[in-house]
Amino acid sequence: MAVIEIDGLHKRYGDTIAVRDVSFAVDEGEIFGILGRNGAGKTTTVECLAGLRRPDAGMVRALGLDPQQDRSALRQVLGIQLQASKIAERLRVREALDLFASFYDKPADIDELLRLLDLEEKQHTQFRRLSGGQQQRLSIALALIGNPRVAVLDELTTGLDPRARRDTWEMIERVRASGVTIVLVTHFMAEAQRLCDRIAVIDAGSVVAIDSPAGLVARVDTGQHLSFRPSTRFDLAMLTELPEVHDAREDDGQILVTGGTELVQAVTAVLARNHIVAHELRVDQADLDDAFVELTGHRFDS
Ligand SMILES: Nc1ncnc2c1ncn2[C@@H]1O[C@H](COP(=O)(O)OP(=O)(O)OP(=O)(O)O)[C@@H](O)[C@H]1O
Repeated sequence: MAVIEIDGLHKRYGDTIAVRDVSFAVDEGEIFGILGRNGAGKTTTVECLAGLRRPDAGMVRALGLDPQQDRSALRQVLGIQLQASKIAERLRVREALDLFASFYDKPADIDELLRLLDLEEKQHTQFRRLSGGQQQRLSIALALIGNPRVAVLDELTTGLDPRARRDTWEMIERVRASGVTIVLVTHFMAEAQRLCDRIAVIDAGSVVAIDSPAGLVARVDTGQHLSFRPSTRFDLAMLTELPEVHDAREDDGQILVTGGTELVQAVTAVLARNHIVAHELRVDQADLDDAFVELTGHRFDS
């Protein structure tokens, strides 16, 4: 069942078209990624979804509610953690949660939330004394304080070190396991790949593809690429006559082979039969980065 439906959304700021004809639906229980470079229109899209911006055209529904008409009802069921959300520096973790809980009819249990986001030990610490990762986790907790059915998280790991980023990803998986549908705005490939069930790739205000991470990669998958240094020289025909091999060449003592899905097995078998050892063997496959380049026509530069 779709909990979010966006159809033909348009939004411009003066001469800048931030979002053009964006459509997608998010199913209950999924982690849905909105992936794009800086300025692609991701934040504008989720701001329209949360009722913070009025669309110029298009239909937006969250849990059946119109974000413009039913704003206060929507606030009770949709939690949003926005990029710029700033919490008063001296507010302690528990005080912030108490304060935000007072805005909701049926707030979440604060102790449970502290446990879920691993903030129990920090509950009496002021916001300014938290690490970047802890501040980020508090802002996720605040997005969840109203017990929402859907949480929108915008650039949640920007500025975090790799360890804190991985910890935050684990938290998000726990939040989903607790039954919350998550819309995740990100410009990190690894984050989208690791967390999302499906991803809408947005470029210059438009959706260019919607699919699972594996589905996006499969669209550009050109087969496997293999490279190795052979223990002895050999005739490349040994490889090129294999049906699995599309191309094989030598470059400065290194053999580069491309081919279909059974490439590795076929090549290693023929090498073994001929008593050739493959040193520095590497296998490369297309990843989300390649898919992004193919879909948008440019590198992911941010
Ligand atoms: N309040 C505003 N006034 C004018 N232009 C804006 C405003 N907000 C965003 N824009 C422009 O609209 C476009 C889309 O911006 P948006 O913030 O939605 O993109 P984004 O994908 O979320 O990027 P980022 O990750 O950098 O926030 C950009 O060209 C941006 O400069």
